[in-house]
Amino acid sequence: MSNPSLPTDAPPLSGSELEEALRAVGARRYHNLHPFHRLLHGGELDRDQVRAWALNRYCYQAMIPIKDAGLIARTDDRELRRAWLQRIVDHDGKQDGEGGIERWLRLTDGLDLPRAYVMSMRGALPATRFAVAAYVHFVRERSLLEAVASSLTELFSPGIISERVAGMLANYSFISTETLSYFETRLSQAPRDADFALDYVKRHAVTRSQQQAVIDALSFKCDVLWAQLDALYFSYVEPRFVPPGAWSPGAEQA
Ligand SMILES: O=C(O)c1cc(C(=O)O)c2c(n1)C(=O)C(=O)c1cc(C(=O)O)[nH]c1-2
Repeated sequence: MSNPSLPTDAPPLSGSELEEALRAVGARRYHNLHPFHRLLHGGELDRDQVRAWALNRYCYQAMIPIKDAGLIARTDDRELRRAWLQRIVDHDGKQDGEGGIERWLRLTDGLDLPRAYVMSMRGALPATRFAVAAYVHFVRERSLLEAVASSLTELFSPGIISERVAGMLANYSFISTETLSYFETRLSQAPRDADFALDYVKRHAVTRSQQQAVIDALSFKCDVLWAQLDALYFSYVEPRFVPPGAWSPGAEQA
């Protein structure tokens, strides 16, 4: 279902009305609602299905700093660049052994997926790669306001991350606090990033059409996240049809 469009002759929303409209998008479309997440958090997946999730999601992690660099390259706003640069540092770290991507690789290490295989992205599902690439292109090509707004899914991520960490630790013997350390850091980084982006969007989306554009950008981003889980579900849960070339257990050894 698409978002109800704001009527063309309506006056612009106030900042708090715009925030409410954005939160309503998350309530209907965020990937916490996807059945794959329900299985993942509820302990209903086997180890190979969890491995498939971690392997695919690496692609998202790896592309986030590339999309953030794309945004930085486009803006002459020094404050925006400075805030956004912190996101790149958070993911890449300042030196070897630091940063979110490294912490994600500790999760894939803990699941016995060789780093070189994970980082090559050879085993990723085609739909994962396409969804992630669509996000990078969106941020490069749409207005800066839409680019910032597309990050606003992070308004909703602390809820799902808390649910995921608790659920996975409780339900999977092969998951530990150490292997999930990525998410601990995100619990403080995501609200900081989302607060900045929300404030930016409220200040800059002042016309009705700009406000509609940011609502649509957030919907698009929800679709980026949702499509990745659809692909995981189809390939590894039901009907378990793995596309040619994508990972199946043992392929990482080949
Ligand atoms: O675990 C999650 O469910 C989740 C969701 C999201 C999101 O909502 O986009 C991000 C992350 N994690 C995340 O770890 C992350 O670094 C991140 C960056 C961004 C972004 O759009 O810039 N979203 C997310």
